[in-house]
Amino acid sequence: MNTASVLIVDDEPDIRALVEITLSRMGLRTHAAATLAEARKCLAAQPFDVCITDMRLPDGSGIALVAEIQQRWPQTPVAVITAYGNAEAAVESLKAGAFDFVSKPVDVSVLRKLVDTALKLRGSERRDDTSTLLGEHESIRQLRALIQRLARSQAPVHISGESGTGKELVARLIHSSGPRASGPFVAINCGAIPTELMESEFFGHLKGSFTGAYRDKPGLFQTAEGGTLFLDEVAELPMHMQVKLLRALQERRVRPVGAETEVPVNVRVISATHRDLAELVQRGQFRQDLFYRLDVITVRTPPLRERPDDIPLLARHILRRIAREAGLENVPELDERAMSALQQYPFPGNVRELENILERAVTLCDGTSIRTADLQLRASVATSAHTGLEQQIEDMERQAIREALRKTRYNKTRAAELLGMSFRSLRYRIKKLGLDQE
Ligand SMILES: Nc1ncnc2c1ncn2[C@@H]1O[C@H](COP(=O)(O)OP(=O)(O)OP(=O)(O)O)[C@@H](O)[C@H]1O
Repeated sequence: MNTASVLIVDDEPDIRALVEITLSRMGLRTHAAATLAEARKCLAAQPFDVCITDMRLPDGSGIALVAEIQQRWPQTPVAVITAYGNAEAAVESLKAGAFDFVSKPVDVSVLRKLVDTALKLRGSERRDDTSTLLGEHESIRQLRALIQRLARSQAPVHISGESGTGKELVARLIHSSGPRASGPFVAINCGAIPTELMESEFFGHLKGSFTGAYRDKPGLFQTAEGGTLFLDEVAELPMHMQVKLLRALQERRVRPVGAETEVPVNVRVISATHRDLAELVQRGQFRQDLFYRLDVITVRTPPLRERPDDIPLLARHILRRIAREAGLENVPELDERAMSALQQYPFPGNVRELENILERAVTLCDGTSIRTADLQLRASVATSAHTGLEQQIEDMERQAIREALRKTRYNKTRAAELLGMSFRSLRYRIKKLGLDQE
């Protein structure tokens, strides 16, 4: 590989010198520019493998340079140097398409790792794994393209979508299509760790730091070093962990339980939840500052019922996999009616539910053809005329009524007043929505 070249754009001679020296010691060729105008001249004269620019330049903003390079030299990743503690600038630059950022005072080891990662993008034959995200619906096509773009950046990504819509799959694809692919992908369900063990799970602990800590143990951050940490169900993090996570993201350092010093970590964080994080922030259940850090770029995974035309394709793919795994000679096929029943089913559990339904159907069917009865679709859902929207309205209604009942300590007359409806109408709805069974 020929020597990589880096363009450094900064008007402060001290910082320019520090970055130049650090990168030359890594064996890279460096070029420096003090203004946007000079940077443009350099870029026009020769290609660069990486560009590192200060945010504030005498003749304009580093963000403008990010946008320009994105457009004209999309192969060149740009990192931005931001003022100490200026989270907004960092987030803004990532949204504009910066590959990553480093804050002042520039930490040399952070800078080295950043450049290392950026160089891995260079000419490497990245695997295009995104074909495993199946579907031809416009929303899925766009998602595949977005994954490719996000794979090139280090920006935190938040994936929101109903359960079973492929959030973890998307996170894995962002990881495996980017420069961290050779590093670990560590997935963790934040709702599944007992609160009292959380800090040690995330950041590790030293032997003897609490009862039961018999030996040093690395945390998830350390395990994910050089790779990606996927925080699933991030809304479930208790407040005290939200504070600690925010700190780790800001400082890019973690302190194991019982340790005196912090250790630097180089991890990309991708988070996900099926809940509305912005709404939780409004309700005071999720920290705004952490939300802001995690949700730099939002990705939405669409529910299956929004794209029923993709169901045949997915079903055939899943059936082939099930048959292969079970060592079946024949791949069972869905008959026409069964396929159309599937396309009308609302799939509250999305693709995971489709997988489960087909697993069961393969077992129940005659070996060649799957009929509607083999699908055992939940009758109430399958035969009712509920569309996705109606279902959602019902859910909202149910939630509002529950809340009103709780507030009024189950006094239905007062709950009805609160909801602005008659007592009879409330009683009817409680029955219809099955709330009297709870
Ligand atoms: N578009 C898709 N193409 C192929 N397989 C998919 C697709 N979407 C989801 N799947 C499959 O569906 C299953 C569920 O996906 P995944 O675990 O990524 O969902 P999730 O949104 O993270 O779910 P949860 O919120 O319950 O954790 C996986 O086996 C995944 O491979």
